[in-house]
Amino acid sequence: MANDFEKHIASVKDFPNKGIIFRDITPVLQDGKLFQAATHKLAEYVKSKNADIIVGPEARGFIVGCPVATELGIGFVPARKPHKLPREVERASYDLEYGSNSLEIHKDAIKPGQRVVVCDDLLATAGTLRACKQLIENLGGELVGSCFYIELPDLKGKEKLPGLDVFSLVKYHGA
Ligand SMILES: O=P(O)(O)OC[C@H]1O[C@H](OP(=O)(O)OP(=O)(O)O)[C@H](O)[C@@H]1O
Ligand SMILES: Nc1ncnc2[nH]cnc12
Repeated sequence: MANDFEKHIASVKDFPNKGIIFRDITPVLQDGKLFQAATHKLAEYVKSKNADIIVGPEARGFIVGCPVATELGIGFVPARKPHKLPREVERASYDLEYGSNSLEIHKDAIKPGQRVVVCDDLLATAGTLRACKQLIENLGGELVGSCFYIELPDLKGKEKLPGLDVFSLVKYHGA
């Protein structure tokens, strides 16, 4: 599956900025069987972590995380870009491979003691993942793992979250 999966990732040079190779997952999503297989692999991982709930960062984390949550029958919490959520929020700011931003989640979205896994399409510098961890922990949740379609190990994201388990379907070096 990893081979077929890799064939369906489009690598786009100099997007959105010069020097970045953008790993585009949309061809995977267009292939129903492959999207289902990728969802299933991530769901197996989330299940192995005995997670109560999934957090997915806007926007691609919604696409990746929601079907995993429905496959397992567990909840999904959107971590949204600022000023999108209507009720009281917790906010964290972060940098990523090509910019900076903030994420917010509703203050009542995670209950103290809940086991949480973050699902997203790609791990690069881990700015997004660190912001999610901060939000989850500020609300009393426990980040018990994280899973991605793609990991860019050269950007050393994992090193910024020592002790956190990271699962990915494919790794790209030289990004
Ligand atoms: O590990 P990092 O360096 O934080 O980068 C990874 C993040 O960057 C992308 O999201 P982006 O913020 O571009 O938002 P999008 O999903 O709305 O395109 C991607 O979907 C991850 O969430
Ligand atoms: N190289 C990359 N491709 C796609 N999404 C990204 N998010 C951060 N870096 C990325």
